[in-house]
Amino acid sequence: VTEIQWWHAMTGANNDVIVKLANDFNASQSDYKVIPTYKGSYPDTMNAGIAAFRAGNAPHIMQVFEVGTATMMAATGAVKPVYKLMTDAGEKFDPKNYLSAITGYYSTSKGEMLSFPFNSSSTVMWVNLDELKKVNAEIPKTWPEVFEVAKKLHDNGHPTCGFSNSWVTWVNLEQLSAWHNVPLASKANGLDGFDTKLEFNAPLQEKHLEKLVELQKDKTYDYAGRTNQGEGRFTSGECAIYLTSSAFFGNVKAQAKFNFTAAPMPYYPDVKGAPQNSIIGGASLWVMGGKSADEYKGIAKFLTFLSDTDRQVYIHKASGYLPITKAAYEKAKAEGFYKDQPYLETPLLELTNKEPTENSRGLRLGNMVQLRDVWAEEIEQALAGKKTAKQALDASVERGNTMLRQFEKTAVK
Ligand SMILES: O=P(O)(O)OC[C@H](O)CO
Repeated sequence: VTEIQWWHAMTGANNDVIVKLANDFNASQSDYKVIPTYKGSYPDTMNAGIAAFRAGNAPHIMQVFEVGTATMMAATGAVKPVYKLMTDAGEKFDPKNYLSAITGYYSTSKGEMLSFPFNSSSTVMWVNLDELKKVNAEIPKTWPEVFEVAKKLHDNGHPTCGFSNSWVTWVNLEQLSAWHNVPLASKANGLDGFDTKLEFNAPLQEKHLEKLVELQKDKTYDYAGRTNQGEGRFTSGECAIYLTSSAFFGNVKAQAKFNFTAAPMPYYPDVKGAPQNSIIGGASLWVMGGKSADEYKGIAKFLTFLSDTDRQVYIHKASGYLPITKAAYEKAKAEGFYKDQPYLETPLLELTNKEPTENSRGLRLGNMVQLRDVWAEEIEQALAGKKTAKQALDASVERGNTMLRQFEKTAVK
């Protein structure tokens, strides 16, 4: 048996999905064995993979979050592009079968798919319906409505958290910008070239951060960390409004002892044309370079196995990640799945709400993992009252641009 090492960052219900997929694949044939290994958070998994590659013992498949894409794309030689892997292995593969909002993110401008879009998500607003009912509130649609409902929640049984979010920069900078059709960075947020400059120290983002800073003072808003470590605060009932990935679904379903839904991200009604469309999150699978033809054959078979329509529908229903193929989305619709659980369609409706613009196709910034840390550090300073929102965003942009120029020098040939 040829072993295929698969490093990933999934926990809880989503880890169960990974284990089941590997077991089912292993049971379906006897030539290959996929071995999944949890390597920590997305940033940790990516760092572990890069270190292993440098030491000459990279895994076969690495799950890399969407913001690691530019770094992986620039690492030619370290990776085996998926479109090439499939052709070399003689596996049937048509990129047109996949949803373009997703594949665009992981393909070259020529449409060559570089990584396999395994688990894509978008940001949604998770709502504890029982708690909203207690304060007589409707599901808020706009940010001013969120602030109002959060104040009520805070004053009526939620003193430590009116609302919160995971992935602080994803929600409050990256998605916020796309959803309001304003740039995070020039050159279509980096999709049109690595010579991009950050531009998010602008009125919308500044107004939003100022509001969070103000509401943090009495915990009407309460910060919950850089990655998804704070999500338990929603399922425990502490925070009744919580913005994070649609892929929080599996854990919500398993743990929440209350009625819930996932509503679209709120928007500022004074921004003309808002809401625009959201961008994807989640991760894709990168196949590492330097493996044998037999190993590549097994990996290609595994990617075909993952693309199967019923399997895609299963992943979607179990995790809240998007169905990545058109056929799987159609099948979920035809089964009437969204009639019972309309909130699982929310991220798809957000992604396709309007035709994407330069500001809302996605983003591709080098050193993005490090950029996110810098931006989060600055936002944390603002929330702690050590800087104004404007100072924090100006510093995020300035420090970030320096890092982008470093990336351009070292990683782009
Ligand atoms: O929780 P996920 O997997 O949907 O990922 C959320 C963010 O996109 C991570 O960058």
